[in-house]
Amino acid sequence: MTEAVITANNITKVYKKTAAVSNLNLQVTQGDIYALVGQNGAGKTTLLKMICGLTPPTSGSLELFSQTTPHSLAAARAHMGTMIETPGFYPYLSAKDNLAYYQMQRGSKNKAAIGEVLEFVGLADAGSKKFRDFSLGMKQRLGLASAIVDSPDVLVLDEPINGLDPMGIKEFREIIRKLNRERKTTILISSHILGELSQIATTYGFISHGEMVEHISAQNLQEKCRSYLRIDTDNAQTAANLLQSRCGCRNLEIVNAHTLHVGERMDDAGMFVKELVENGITVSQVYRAGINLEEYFIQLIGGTTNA
Ligand SMILES: Nc1ncnc2c1ncn2[C@@H]1O[C@H](COP(=O)(O)OP(=O)(O)OP(=O)(O)O)[C@@H](O)[C@H]1O
Repeated sequence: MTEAVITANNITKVYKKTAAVSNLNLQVTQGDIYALVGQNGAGKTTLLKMICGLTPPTSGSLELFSQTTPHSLAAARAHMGTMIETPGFYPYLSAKDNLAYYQMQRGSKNKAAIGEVLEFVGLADAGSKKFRDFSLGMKQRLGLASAIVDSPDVLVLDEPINGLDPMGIKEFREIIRKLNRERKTTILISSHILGELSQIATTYGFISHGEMVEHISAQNLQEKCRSYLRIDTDNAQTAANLLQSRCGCRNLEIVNAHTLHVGERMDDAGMFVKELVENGITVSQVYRAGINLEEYFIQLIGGTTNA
């Protein structure tokens, strides 16, 4: 059975009169790479801060590793690594010394982990370099290194990809995937750019105006966003039979008496039409349909967005 490691029940955060997060429910299960996606100002950071204990909820409750009391939640957070907003490092200290200082603050003594983690995030050669001389991408990697140096069971990352170039984004994704695969780390990661997380997420939570609009598995989302060929004919059933027997199509859906969807080999549309027409089927129109992930999200939140 999959175990919930983070659960938020009707959690709300009101800043003065602004509700940054409203009655939001969230569940992250063990082994997930959970992508929290929402436009700027949607409430992602506020939600993650509440989960990490950086700001208290106005109402609602949290459960971390099945713990719910303030004391046990604090203990549970010792098993979490976090990277929220710009990680604070000392500019005149080297990467290694910054990590050692970070470990000291947490009461962790595993010095050997520093070298390992720098290697893991691709900073093996930069351990002695001062933080002030780091590029943005290196800073983000060091932020990730500090979050994982004590081998957390859960990692919470707020917009870690912000400001990285395409190569940096790709490498960051690889590190996340590797952590999840090799260390079995559960990951909760936010972004306002859906496409950045679409290659790694196992589950999505779409958040808008502080509310959870949809919680959906990557598989179901892929299913909803798949593209297909729509064929309008005088007889969808016969057309489906023909495409199956003569063209070997398997992924066919008869939508109604006149409409057929073909969910495969879209580049063979011309050949499909030829086959149908030669066998006496009238084809009134054929076109590629379906929406991509970005369009899906925009439709979901009902507006324009950069997510
Ligand atoms: N400390 C604060 N005091 C007052 N309002 C705040 C505070 N922090 C956040 N807000 C407001 O709460 C709302 C949600 O902000 P939040 O930073 O959680 O969104 P976000 O989804 O992380 O946005 P972004 O992608 O731009 O970082 C915004 O309207 C923001 O102005």
